[in-house]
Amino acid sequence: MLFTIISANTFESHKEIRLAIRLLNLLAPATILFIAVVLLIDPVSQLSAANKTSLGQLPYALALVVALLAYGFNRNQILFATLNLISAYLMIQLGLQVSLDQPNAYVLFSILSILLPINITFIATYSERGLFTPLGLTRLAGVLIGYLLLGLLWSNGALATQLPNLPTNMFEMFFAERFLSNMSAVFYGVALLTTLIYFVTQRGHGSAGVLISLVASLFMFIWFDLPNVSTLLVTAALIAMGIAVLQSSHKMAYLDELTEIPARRALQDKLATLGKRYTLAMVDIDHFKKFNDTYGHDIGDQVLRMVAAKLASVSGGGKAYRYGGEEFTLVFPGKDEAQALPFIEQLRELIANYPLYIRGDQRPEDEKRGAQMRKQKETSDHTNVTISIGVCEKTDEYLDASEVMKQADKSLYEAKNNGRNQSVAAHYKPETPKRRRTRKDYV
Ligand SMILES: Nc1nc2c(ncn2[C@@H]2O[C@H](COP(=O)(O)OP(=O)(O)OP(=O)(O)O)[C@@H](O)[C@H]2O)c(=O)[nH]1
Repeated sequence: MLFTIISANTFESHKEIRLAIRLLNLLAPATILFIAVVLLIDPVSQLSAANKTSLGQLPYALALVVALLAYGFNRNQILFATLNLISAYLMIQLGLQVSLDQPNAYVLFSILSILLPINITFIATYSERGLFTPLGLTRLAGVLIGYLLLGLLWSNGALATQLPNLPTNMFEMFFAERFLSNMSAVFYGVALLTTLIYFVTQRGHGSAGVLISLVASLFMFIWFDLPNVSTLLVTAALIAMGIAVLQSSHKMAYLDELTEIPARRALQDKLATLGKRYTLAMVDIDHFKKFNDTYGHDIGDQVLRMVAAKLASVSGGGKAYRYGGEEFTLVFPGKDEAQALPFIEQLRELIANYPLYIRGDQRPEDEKRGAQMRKQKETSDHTNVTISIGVCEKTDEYLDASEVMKQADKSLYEAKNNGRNQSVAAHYKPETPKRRRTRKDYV
């Protein structure tokens, strides 16, 4: 039977807020860089001709770095977006540093402002695949081929002859006095919609990088008459895309994929920075195997996410990490066991009192019955998960954090043997009541 968690105050609460924060976080570096571009347009226009020429070379160097980074970390969406942007930049530097009144330049500008968003629309839909695969190489060729053809026609002066054949909506400007033709505006509209949909659904650094390259190129065309605007915007976009590659690789290494809390590698780094006084708590979900066996691995995963989310809300200066499997570690820098225990107990109670309403796969046949069932869930059977915790503070007995952790593990074993759903500290043992200890025993 297939089971689903239908918990009332689900741990998915505030989902929209968390999604919005995540999306804003992904775009934060680019936003700051784009603001910097707006502020820099005027000062940069005052630079000497020699400095402007040097500045104009910066995007090529940056593109090389970002492309190598993206390739190294297997972020091919960002690699393609970088190649797309830098190819367009190259064409602008080669062919569009003259008046757009010249037919060859005007046709180049018109086609470029369409080719760029078309490429981005395709790149936005790409899933990560190896570059040196038939698909990867086809995509790479797809990004570059338009620029190669355009460059060839432009260098032969063949574009000028096409001017009478251009449709009128490539001449009419979408905004009065702005350099975005009606046709280009349509392609940018489609590209913006596509990249936004993928950005919101994927929420990854790859889709953020693609969106950033699109927005930079859009403003590059809109403000085409401003001096150095292409150099500044392409530079800003490439820096933001480079940051996106680094952030995504950092996330891959340090965040646990399932629970999205810091993973063991992050814990190792944290342990190396701890001072003389700290407390570690090893947390283990009780009877998790039984839970998995009864409800299936997917529900087990959801429970892991719920427990991780609760542990991540730890107060008292603590921080939660996924140690591995159904084990977590809490780190309390600067605190001894007695100081950390109230916060640990608070989490234990929070998780133990959290009702999990789980239903089988007999879906209601009609809406009315479904609503009835949802109402009933308040009174229907629910289950809870509990955790056991072993706690140990750093004292002179232990040489390093790994020894403290070993001791916390022993205390965890004791907590399991004592009946689970409790915390046991290695040193701090207040007068033992006959009943199970609660948070109040520690405050
Ligand atoms: N769903 C899911 N299960 C996992 C994951 N990692 C480990 N597990 C399961 O966690 C269970 C751990 O079980 P045990 O170590 O035997 O312990 P337990 O059943 O929790 O029992 P006690 O610790 O003695 O209370 C195993 O069934 C693993 O398959 C995971 O990422 N997802």
